[in-house]
Amino acid sequence: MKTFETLFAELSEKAASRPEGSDTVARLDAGVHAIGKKIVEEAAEVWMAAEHESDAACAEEMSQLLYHIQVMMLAKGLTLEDVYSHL
Ligand SMILES: N=c1c2ncn([C@@H]3O[C@H](COP(=O)(O)OP(=O)(O)OP(=O)(O)O)[C@@H](O)[C@H]3O)c2ncn1[C@@H]1O[C@H](COP(=O)(O)O)[C@@H](O)[C@H]1O
Repeated sequence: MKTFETLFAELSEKAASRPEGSDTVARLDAGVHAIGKKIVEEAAEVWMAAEHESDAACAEEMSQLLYHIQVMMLAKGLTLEDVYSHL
């Protein structure tokens, strides 16, 4: 199963190698403003799913929020350690 760390490693590699058709590369190219809007959208979807949908749907929305957080980390040049140091 993929973890936060293995997904970040995968996305870091995509950001470096920029493969054709990568959603992550397109989101990075769109920039911090677009990524930020996506984070807000996904956070709202987590909230709505928590109140009105199944636990599985809520978990899926949470996974998408984590993905977009990682895209923002890459856009900002932040590492896992930069974030973990605040936990
Ligand atoms: N885990 C994810 C992931 N979670 C969410 N998303 C993106 O976020 C979207 C979910 O947002 P929505 O439900 O709002 O869907 P949408 O309205 O169609 O979103 P938009 O594309 O319009 O922004 C998905 O359609 C994906 O584009 C993800 N995109 C990629 N990954 C993983 O990232 C890795 C690299 O992916 P690529 O860069 O595409 O190769 C792979 O392991 C993927 O599984």
